[in-house]
Amino acid sequence: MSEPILQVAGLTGGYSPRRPVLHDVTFEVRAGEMVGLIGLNGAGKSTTIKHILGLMKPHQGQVKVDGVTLEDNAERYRSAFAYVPETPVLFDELTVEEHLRLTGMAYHVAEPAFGERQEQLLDEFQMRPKRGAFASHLSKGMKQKVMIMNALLSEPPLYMIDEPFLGLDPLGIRSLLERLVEVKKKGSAILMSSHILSTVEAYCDRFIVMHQGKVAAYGTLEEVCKTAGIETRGGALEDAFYKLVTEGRQ
Ligand SMILES: Nc1ncnc2c1ncn2[C@@H]1O[C@H](COP(=O)(O)OP(=O)(O)OP(=O)(O)O)[C@@H](O)[C@H]1O
Repeated sequence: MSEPILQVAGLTGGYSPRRPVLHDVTFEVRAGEMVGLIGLNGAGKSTTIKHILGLMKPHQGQVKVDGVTLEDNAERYRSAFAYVPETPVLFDELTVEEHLRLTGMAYHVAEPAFGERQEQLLDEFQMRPKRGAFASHLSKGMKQKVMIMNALLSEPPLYMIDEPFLGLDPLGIRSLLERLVEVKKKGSAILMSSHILSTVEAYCDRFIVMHQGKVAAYGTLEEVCKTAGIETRGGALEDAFYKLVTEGRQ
C-alpha cells in the first residue's frame, strides 16, 4: 500500500470551541489515489478542508500533510499541497501569465520545466488567447481554469479541489479530469469534494461520506455500499449516499 500524504486523525473542530461542527473525523489520502469527499450542504466538507489548509485549529485530533503537522514544519506542510477553491481567488491586476509565474516562483518551479508546463496548460485549458489578459477581464469559468492551472503547474504531492465542475465548460471538465488521472499515475494524492456523484464515482478510488460533521462511510465503493447496506454495482454511490444521509429520517 502506498504512503499516506494526507492524514486526518480524530479531528474535532469548528468555528466555536463550545459548538464543534466536525466530530472525530478520520481518513487518509495516499500517494497515487483520488478520494472523493461528499456530503449534503452543511455536512462539514469545507470546514474539513479549512482545517487541512491550516485556516482553523483542531479542537482535538490532528492533520498531517507529507508526514508533518503545521506546527511541526509549516514550510514543508504548506508547500506539499495545492488548493483549488470553489470560488476563484485571483489578483485582479495580474495577467494569466503573471499568475502562473508567481506560482512557479512560490513553488520553485525552475526553467525549462516552468516554460514547458505553462505552454502545455495554456493549450490544454484553451487559455492561450487569454495569456496576457488581466484576471478581472476573465469569465467565471476562465478564472476557475487559472486556479486549476496554477495548482497543476506546481505539481505538489497533494491536490485539494473543491467542487471543480460547476463553472467549467465541458472541454475544461475533460481537461481537468484527464490531468488528474495523469498526476495520480505519477503519484500525487487528490482529495476532491463534489456534489456530482456520477463523476466522483467514475474517477475516485475511495470515498468519504460526511453527514452532520461525522464520517458516515469511508472506503472503496464496495465498502461504502456495505456500510449503507446495499449491493455494489455501477452507479451505486448515489444510492449508498442517499441511504446514508437519510437514515434515521422518516
Ligand atoms: N464561518 C462560519 N461560522 C460559523 N459556522 C459556520 C461557518 N461556515 C460554516 N459553518 C457551519 O458549519 C457547518 C458545516 O458547513 P460547511 O461549510 O463545512 O459545509 P459543506 O459540507 O462544505 O457544505 P456545502 O456543500 O454547502 O459547501 C454548517 O452547519 C455551517 O452552518
